[in-house]
Amino acid sequence: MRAQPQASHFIDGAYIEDTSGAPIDCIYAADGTQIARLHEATPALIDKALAAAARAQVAWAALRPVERGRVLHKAAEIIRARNAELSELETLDTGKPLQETLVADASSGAEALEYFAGFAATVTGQTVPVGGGDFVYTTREPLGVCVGIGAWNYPTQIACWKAAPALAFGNAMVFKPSEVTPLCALKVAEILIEAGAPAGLFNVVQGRGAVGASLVTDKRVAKVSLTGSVPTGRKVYAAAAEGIRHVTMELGGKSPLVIFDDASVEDAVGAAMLGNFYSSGQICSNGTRVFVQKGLMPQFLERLKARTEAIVIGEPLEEETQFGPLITSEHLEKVMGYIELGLQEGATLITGGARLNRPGNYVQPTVFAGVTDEMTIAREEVFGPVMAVLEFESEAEVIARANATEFGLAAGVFTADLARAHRVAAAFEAGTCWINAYNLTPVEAPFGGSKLSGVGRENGHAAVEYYTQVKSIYVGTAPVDSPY
Ligand SMILES: NC(=O)c1ccc[n+]([C@@H]2O[C@H](COP(=O)([O-])OP(=O)(O)OC[C@H]3O[C@@H](n4cnc5c(N)ncnc54)[C@H](O)[C@@H]3O)[C@@H](O)[C@H]2O)c1
Ligand SMILES: O=CCc1c[nH]cn1
Repeated sequence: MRAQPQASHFIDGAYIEDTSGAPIDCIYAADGTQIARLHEATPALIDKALAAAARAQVAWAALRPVERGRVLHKAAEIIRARNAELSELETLDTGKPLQETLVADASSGAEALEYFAGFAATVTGQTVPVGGGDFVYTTREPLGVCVGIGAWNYPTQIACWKAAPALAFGNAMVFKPSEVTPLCALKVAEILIEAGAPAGLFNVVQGRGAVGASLVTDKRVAKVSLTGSVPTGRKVYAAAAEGIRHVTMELGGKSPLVIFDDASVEDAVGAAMLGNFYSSGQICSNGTRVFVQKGLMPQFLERLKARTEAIVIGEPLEEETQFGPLITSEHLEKVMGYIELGLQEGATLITGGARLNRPGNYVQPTVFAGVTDEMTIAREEVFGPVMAVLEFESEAEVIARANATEFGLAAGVFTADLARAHRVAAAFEAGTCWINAYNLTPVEAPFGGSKLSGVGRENGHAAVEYYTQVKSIYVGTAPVDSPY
């Protein structure tokens, strides 16, 4: 099988197999062939991973931050040197075109490692005078063993966005990739060891929801960071609450992209396409509700249709392919169900809407216009290449409609009027917003959602809040004033 790893799990510095765990078959989304067979982690392996992490964390946290940073820097260097091989694996794991994975996945992981490598040694506390010569100083301490649980759309990026801050700040991690894309995180674990990380610091265990659930409730675990859907987020957040564990929840969205009629049409069309068709639409922050001001609508739709129909759909490993399959045949059925609902509920199909007559889970990039706020495709996360275009007239109206959703992951605005751009961005109820850009997620910027889309932030300075805890130390300098 073309992507079979050495073994299913990476625990305590080495690959390890136990075929008594239920099988996980990896299917290449572009042609339906099996590329690997892995096995779920047994309770004994889960225990081994958590014990290794707990042991490794103590010595790792005692290192100077600059020493921890050195290991992460080295890992980033190795990832960059092996980008071609890692990108090909990402493509096999997910079906995303190589054109994307060569620039967006392993390299994004490397950036996270570089960023947090440099950040580690800058983390300091405060000195707080409290009167009478006494003072309090604070330190930021690691949380301990962190559990990372990943979604399937960005397996390398998700593993690195969680591992990099966790390790930089002195924690250890047990990571469970999505059972749909189990391959890439193993490479991250292998590379960290090659870079000099101690055995046990970053472990990968495979499995479905039950394996994730057993990690979340283990007494050795201090923090859980999940990237996944809102329904899973509810379960994981509740389970973590039982043990009063720290959490980061990176969940789903139904984000608005608002285009005023003074915007550059080409830029707005380009952003709407990026925010709906990149990774075949399987990106959490996608701007799937595209609000276009009435005056611009005809021109916008004309250019959108022409440019969408020119997208090169094909075999993901071929260089010219811009658009690949959906992750699984089950997900293809789900996305086709939403397209069917769009038609039934009266939206106008501008382009796409059909599956491709070839092996693999291919559906055309699809655009619906005439979408109203009540339609299912305007309310629910499709997580596929289905753009809903809605018309609006005024700024006040579009802000109210953009915010009328239970999600709050992201939002974008296109306009030539910068005062309006800032006003609209300030009014968005979303954790991550863009002005005259969409879906750019540099590691320097905090990323995450509000409302049902999540709790906490990944990346940027904000990440230190989610992978450390503050300790206050009061220093008395005078005789103790006791009434007893
Ligand atoms: N906000 C973000 O940063 C972000 C990024 C990528 C994807 N997502 C979201 O992820 C979803 C798509 O990914 P998915 O289908 O893999 O999501 P999912 O919720 O089905 O699964 C996510 C992960 O949770 C695990 N899991 C399932 N049940 C569990 C339980 N009870 N306890 C512990 N772990 C459990 C799964 O095995 C998987 O590893 C979309 O909603 C998308 O928007 C969010
Ligand atoms: O899928 C969600 C996270 C993300 C956004 N852009 C790239 N990755």
